[in-house]
Amino acid sequence: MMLFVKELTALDVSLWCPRRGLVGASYHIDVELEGELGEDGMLFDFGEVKPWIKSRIDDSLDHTLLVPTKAPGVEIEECREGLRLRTRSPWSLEMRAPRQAYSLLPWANISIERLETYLSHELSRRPPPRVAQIRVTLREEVIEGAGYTYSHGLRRHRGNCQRIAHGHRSRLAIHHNGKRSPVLEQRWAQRLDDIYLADREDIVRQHSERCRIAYDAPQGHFVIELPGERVEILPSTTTVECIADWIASESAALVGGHVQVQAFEGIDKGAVAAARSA
Ligand SMILES: Nc1nc2c(c(=O)[nH]1)N=C([C@H](O)[C@H](O)COP(=O)(O)OP(=O)(O)OP(=O)(O)O)CN2
Repeated sequence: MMLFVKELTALDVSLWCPRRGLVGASYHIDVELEGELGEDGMLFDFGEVKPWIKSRIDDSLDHTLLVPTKAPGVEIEECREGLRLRTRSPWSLEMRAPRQAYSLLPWANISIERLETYLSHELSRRPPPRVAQIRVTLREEVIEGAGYTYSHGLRRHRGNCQRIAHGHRSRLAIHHNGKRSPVLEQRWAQRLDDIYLADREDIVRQHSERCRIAYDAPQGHFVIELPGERVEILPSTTTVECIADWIASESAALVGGHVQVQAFEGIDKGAVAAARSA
């Protein structure tokens, strides 16, 4: 018997891409389970499937930086904080963070197919009773209008969002004086394409075209250094509420009038903020 659950949860990660650099990504997770029915006529109670799979995904790749350790120019070594990642191509990044902030994957690049195989294997290693095999499918959300891909870390978050390089692929809708503004949306989509969003308070060094961000959080000490052109600095933390507020204020200052921004954080959730300027 095969049981399926579509859009069981979402995977939100950053990944190192040999072509694009640091990329924020979000995927719908669909699952199929194969096995034998029990006396209750069920393979696995839907009410239990969801928390079971979600907790394993949360403890696995979710909210980590996916590092293809065989990609050109990628180096990983132990350090005081846990692990140090250095990259050279397409640009140079250095990150030091507790081990749990990374998923080290022995590949030359990250692909959806490899992630599906990896997660299917991980989940099938210790399956629940009667379940023989679990297959995971990942799907990017279809974004018809504007979207943005960013990485960040929330120093004040008690959960895994404190990790300094996790990310999202998100929709963005902007209204200017009550009308949808594809021009503003495209402008922001370009500005926030594969960007790192930093809280001004977390910048510890900015010189020679490099930007270093560091903080202590409950999981440990986190440091990331990358080219200044890959970073947008916000006057606040980078929760989606603050991102929406920042985009609204900057847009209103630029074009005048009333601007309303609906910013998503990953799939199907986000914040709305508005600003007005003369
Ligand atoms: N009000 C807010 N809450 C949270 C924010 C935020 O910006 N505003 N941000 C985060 C983290 O950045 C995190 O990346 C988001 O985590 P999330 O995907 O919500 O995590 P979950 O696994 O709990 O949720 P699922 O959607 O079920 O995957 C956290 N909170």
